[in-house]
Amino acid sequence: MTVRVKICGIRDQMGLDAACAAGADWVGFVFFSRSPRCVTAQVAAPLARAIANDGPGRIGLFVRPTDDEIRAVLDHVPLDGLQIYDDASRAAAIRDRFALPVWLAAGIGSTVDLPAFCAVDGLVIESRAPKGSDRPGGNAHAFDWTLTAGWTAPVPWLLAGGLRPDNVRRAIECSGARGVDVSSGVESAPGVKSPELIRQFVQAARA
Ligand SMILES: O=C(O)c1ccccc1NCC(=O)[C@H](O)[C@H](O)COP(=O)(O)O
Repeated sequence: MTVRVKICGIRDQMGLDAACAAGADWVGFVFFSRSPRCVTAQVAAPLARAIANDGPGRIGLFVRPTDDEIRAVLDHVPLDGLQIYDDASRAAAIRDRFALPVWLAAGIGSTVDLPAFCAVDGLVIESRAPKGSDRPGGNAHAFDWTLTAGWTAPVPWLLAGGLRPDNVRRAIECSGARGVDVSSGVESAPGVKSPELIRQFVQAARA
């Protein structure tokens, strides 16, 4: 079974080219102003348009967005899906409103946090933001990967948080994940993607 991979926080052509060359299934664009990976619609639009039809899917990340904020991005940036940091009912409403696949990001502290039901298309299961962080994701912070091992997921899901080329294989084996999502672990500095780390990460995830 091929593990599916999302490379998140793409900000420039070099990172995008590396993700495409490595065979990533999705790339993520972060529309959250407090992120070191934040892109404007003007920056993301040419990158998203440059992706070939058989290239990675284009996912837009939003944190507690208003409809107007999402619409303002979609007016310029072609996206194939939305990753939403908000409560489950709001994520479902966004799915209905924009008729795009929606993945809900869920921060996990224990097995009781694992959703048994949801009205979205996918879940991104990651650690809760560490104390002091001003963003709910992209913190290079891992959780106990064994928490998901016995979970019957209601929809497809990705494992995220603190993954790197040197731990992603173990994370997949411990968690039972069939898809992984990474940002910090393939960067040489916050917000700066490393083509070599992207290559190593995808190779390790699928080894
Ligand atoms: O990347 C960010 O800065 C960010 C900010 C706000 C919400 C989400 C964000 N990133 C999400 C991701 O990149 C991934 O879904 C995931 O959290 C993995 O992050 P990392 O631990 O950095 O690999």
